[in-house]
Amino acid sequence: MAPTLADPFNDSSALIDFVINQGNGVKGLSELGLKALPKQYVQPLEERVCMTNIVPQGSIPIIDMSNWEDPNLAKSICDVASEWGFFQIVNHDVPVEVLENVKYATYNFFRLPAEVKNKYSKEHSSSNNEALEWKDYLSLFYVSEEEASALWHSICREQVLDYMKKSKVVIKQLLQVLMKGLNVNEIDEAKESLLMGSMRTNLNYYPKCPNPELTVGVGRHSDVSTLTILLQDEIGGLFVRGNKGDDWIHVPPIKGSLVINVGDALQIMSNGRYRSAEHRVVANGSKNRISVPIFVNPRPVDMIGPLPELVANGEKPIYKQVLYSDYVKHFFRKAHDGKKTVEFAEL
Ligand SMILES: O=C(O)CCC(=O)C(=O)O
Ligand SMILES: [Fe+2]
Repeated sequence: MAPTLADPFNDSSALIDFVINQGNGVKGLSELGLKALPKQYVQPLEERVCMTNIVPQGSIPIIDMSNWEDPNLAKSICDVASEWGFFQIVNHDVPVEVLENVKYATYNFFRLPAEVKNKYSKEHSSSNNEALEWKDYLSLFYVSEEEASALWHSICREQVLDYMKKSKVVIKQLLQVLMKGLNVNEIDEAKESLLMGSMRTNLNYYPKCPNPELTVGVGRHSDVSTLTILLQDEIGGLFVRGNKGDDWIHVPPIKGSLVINVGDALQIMSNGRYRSAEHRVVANGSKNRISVPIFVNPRPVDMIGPLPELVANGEKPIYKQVLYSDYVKHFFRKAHDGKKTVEFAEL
């Protein structure tokens, strides 16, 4: 039962109980039709998205993958990964139906009754002591098909597995090109495992919000991944910090495209040659939005640091070797705070 007082969530324990313990999520809050955003979601002024910092005509690069072996294409991918760390790809080999299916599966999962969703999603949006994010998500860590069959809900299992499987082809193409750009010409089994030894897919649901200007869907952060592949729907709202500092650039939805971003692990392994870009998602006052990122990661037990090939070439390492699971723990220890996490690995 939803609380019915005038300010039903003045008491934070009532809010936590409704959103988390009962499994209603932020979507449940949104569907109560509240006139005002519960105070727990009001972000400090400096974390709200200020429209004056948005570059109206700005756009992140779009890369056509039809001819991915073309050396010019390889060069653009490496340049964009160094300058921006963020781009969209079109004409990749992931079929549009696979993308559509995983989007429907995401809507379907979040439409399930609260008590069912609660059994499958144990993680909740991060808080920075002061404010929660206006988002629900389901995180699916891939171990094996068997484990997915046992642990993932059947409403989205096949669709997510298919999306991951088909995306792996393009992930390998991109990593191959990016490694070549560092003069790492051979990706043996050990290197492949270091670059993409574990994968996690999140189903993100951003419900429509009574006061979108006061909160965020996701606060400023860079991903801890090697690469992130992200599918977004047609609503929009993802912003990337431009390569020159304080401006934010919208990532417009393009049907059939995938958004690619460099994560901190690749920034560290490339000794800073590729950069992970800060990004965030605004809340929306009139529409629900979904996105489905695949985080391509090292394995938790891997040590990450500048690749030995770079150091052997005489490059001075700017990062130390860190255990990947420690890096991830460090990221989750605090709320989203832009690109600060990477300092953990600096020498
Ligand atoms: O929803 C989006 O567009 C981005 C989500 C994101 O940045 C993340 O889940 O790490
Ligand atoms: Fe992200």
